[in-house]
Amino acid sequence: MGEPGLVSVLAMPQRHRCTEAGDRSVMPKTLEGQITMEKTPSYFVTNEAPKRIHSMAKDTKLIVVVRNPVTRAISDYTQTLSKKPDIPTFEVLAFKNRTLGLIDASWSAIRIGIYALHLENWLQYFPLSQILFVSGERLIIDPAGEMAKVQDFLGLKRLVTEKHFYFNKTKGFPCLKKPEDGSPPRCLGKSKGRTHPKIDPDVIHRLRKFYKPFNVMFYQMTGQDFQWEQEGSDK
Ligand SMILES: Nc1ncnc2c1ncn2[C@@H]1O[C@H](COP(=O)(O)OS(=O)(=O)O)[C@@H](OP(=O)(O)O)[C@H]1O
Repeated sequence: MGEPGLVSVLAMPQRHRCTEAGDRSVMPKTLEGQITMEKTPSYFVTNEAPKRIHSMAKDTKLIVVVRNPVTRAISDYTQTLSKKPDIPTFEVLAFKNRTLGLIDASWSAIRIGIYALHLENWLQYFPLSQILFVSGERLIIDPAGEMAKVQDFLGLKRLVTEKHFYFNKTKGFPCLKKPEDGSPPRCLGKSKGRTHPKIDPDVIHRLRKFYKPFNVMFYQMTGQDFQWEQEGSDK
């Protein structure tokens, strides 16, 4: 299962076969000039993953899509709720002690959003130049712009551009079209872009406070300001 709002991609250099966190044998063969990509969101938060991937191919490029960790936590909860409707409310799960305002950082929906912590593990093995951080928010507002960065990072020609996206009002998100071959446009499936439950504003406020220092640390580590502290960024 994916971790909502967080996507990591391993982009292998040409002719390398890729991995299940570092196991080439399970991946398909790649022809010269091709890049093998594998998307496993949970790698980013798996302690052993950096070491294993590094020992397999230290020139692996890593792509991580990050979004406001408060929205990410709610998105994660929404995904779990869709499979297990009887779980406690988000508000209950988010706290160790609600009266004291003590956030339960061991709850995976919350822990995953402490990006600075996870990134620290990766930086033990990979230089920052080998990691691309894609803004989940910008990916929705300007998918072609974010895809341009991805293609540049991978050393690819910018083949995916503005003309491959359109905003689908029903879906409420950008969707893909392929003007070249006339195939029908395609949106992501029902499990992407679900309506989130309404969360108590006090809980949101508490979570924002909880994440702020970790977010600031993450901006410093990456040299990118994702602007998650701005009003409305977690709406
Ligand atoms: N174009 C487009 N269409 C639909 N959804 C989009 C799109 N771009 C980004 N998003 C956001 O992606 C979120 C779901 O991706 P995930 O991170 O859950 O994917 S994964 O399962 O971890 O691979 C999903 O989160 P939720 O809104 O919470 O469902 C979306 O907000």
